[in-house]
Amino acid sequence: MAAPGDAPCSGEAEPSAGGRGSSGVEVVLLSDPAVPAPLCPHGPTLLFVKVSQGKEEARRFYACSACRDRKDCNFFQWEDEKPSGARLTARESRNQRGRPPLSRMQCVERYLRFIQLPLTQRKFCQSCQRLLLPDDWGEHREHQLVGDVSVSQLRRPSQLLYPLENKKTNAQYLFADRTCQFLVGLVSTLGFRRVLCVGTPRLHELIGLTASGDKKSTLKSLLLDIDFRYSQFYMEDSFCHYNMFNHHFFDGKPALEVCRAFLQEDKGEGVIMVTDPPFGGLVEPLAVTFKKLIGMWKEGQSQDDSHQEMPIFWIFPYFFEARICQFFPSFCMLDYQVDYDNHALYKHGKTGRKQSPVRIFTNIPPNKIPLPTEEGYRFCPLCQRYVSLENQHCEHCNSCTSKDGRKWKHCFLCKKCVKPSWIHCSFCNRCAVAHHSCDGPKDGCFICGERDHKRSSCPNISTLRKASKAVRKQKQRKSNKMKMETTEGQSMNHPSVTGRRKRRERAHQYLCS
Ligand SMILES: C[S@@+](CC[C@H](N)C(=O)[O-])C[C@H]1O[C@@H](n2cnc3c(N)ncnc32)[C@H](O)[C@@H]1O
Ligand SMILES: [Zn+2]
Ligand SMILES: [Zn+2]
Ligand SMILES: [Zn+2]
Ligand SMILES: [Zn+2]
Ligand SMILES: [Zn+2]
Ligand SMILES: [Zn+2]
Repeated sequence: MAAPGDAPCSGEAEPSAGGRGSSGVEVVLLSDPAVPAPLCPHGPTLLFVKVSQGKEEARRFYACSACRDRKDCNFFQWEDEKPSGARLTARESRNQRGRPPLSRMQCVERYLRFIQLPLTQRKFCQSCQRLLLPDDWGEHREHQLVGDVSVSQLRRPSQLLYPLENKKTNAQYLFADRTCQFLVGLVSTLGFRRVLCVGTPRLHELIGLTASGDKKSTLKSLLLDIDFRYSQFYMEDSFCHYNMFNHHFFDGKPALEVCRAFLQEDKGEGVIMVTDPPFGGLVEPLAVTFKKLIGMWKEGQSQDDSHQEMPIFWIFPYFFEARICQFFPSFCMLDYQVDYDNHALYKHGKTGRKQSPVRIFTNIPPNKIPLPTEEGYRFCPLCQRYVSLENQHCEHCNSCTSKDGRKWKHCFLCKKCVKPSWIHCSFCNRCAVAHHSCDGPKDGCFICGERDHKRSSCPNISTLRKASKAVRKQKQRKSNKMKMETTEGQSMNHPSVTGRRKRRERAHQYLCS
């Protein structure tokens, strides 16, 4: 999304945007359905409004739904603007150019030819992130190639492709094995037979691997993802190029029908949707999209089942609990900590923060979801759900209250449990971190989101510095190793922003989102 503020760099670009509500830009959900939104290469744009000090500015604007960095997509149009014919033509040709180089059918044909090749002729170009057919070799002679691509490598594309870590658009953080195995085990134990994987390529591939290894397993999955590179590895019925911020199928009706058929098979019985959106994404458009997918599933239901809800796992950081439950009141948050392989903080191990803030939100009753006791989770009979070992049942709140996995303490003045490091401040009349400024910023600290201190006194700053350093090092190593190209033209960095803003974005990425 681009928004008021940044300098324009080309055709559509004008004002600039930040991310979520904190930047003062909000998405307008109730836009007039009779007025179709203009299109960018990522499908229909969204209508945004700038909010300053709680007040909406009168002039609203359209910007890209998927890209929060204008370098990735700089579409901009005021709501009341009538673009000239020349501008519309330029836009149309930009949208055409933004399309993937190959159609979905071409990808399938290439894949079928590729798997027929003898092992010695199966090459993958790391520089272009493409599977090569013999006719392509000449063009890629100087590139970094992987040879002898085996069937098992083809079945694990997330290991062959490198993750698009562009924070603002893809934020492609891949599940650690522990988490991925847990999710596959869980959906099978719960008796599901089909998994709609929305932005979960690694889960999709693990389901495929499990299904092929175990003939009895009937678990199927369909991946919807904006990362077009995945279309090289899957047939039409198991991958759709999709934008989850506007429910846009890049390959039009045939792809939409693939999704519909998947959801409505067996009258919709046995389906679960598992989604892990980029953390910087806006909750509102995601909720709208998920409601559309739920609607599609519901159309396939018989009348007697009309009260049923489509089971969902929405994977997102715990501090979005209130926001998610606002849109989906039947959802609850599980204590399970989701881990990633390529995230400096959200993974187990030396460089990772042990306590990942990412959780699973679901409409499946939590007493039906066993969490692994060998990893320290235990069942609380009073709450009727599995909780982290440290999350103790508070007799005053009558609940296991910790959100972040640490032991929380009860404050009798606030009448609720609070983080262990907080103290009750008589001036603010509530619990807060020890060294907060009582007249702290209204909008809170942009590093951790708490309202009781500023950035400079944020207790998370040292974690942030460590993480940023780890990420910088990791990036440097990577960029020395290979120059990355992306299929959507997404960039890895954004030189248009100032150093200060960059730091702020990085901070936000690692601790708030
Ligand atoms: C946080 S990662 C989740 C990956 C997941 N943990 C896994 O290992 O399977 C976000 C995923 O959403 C995809 N994604 C990002 N923006 C998207 C969009 N606008 N529409 C659909 N998918 C998107 C990324 O390509 C990536 O696969
Ligand atoms: Zn766009
Ligand atoms: Zn190449
Ligand atoms: Zn409890
Ligand atoms: Zn309590
Ligand atoms: Zn208190
Ligand atoms: Zn205070």
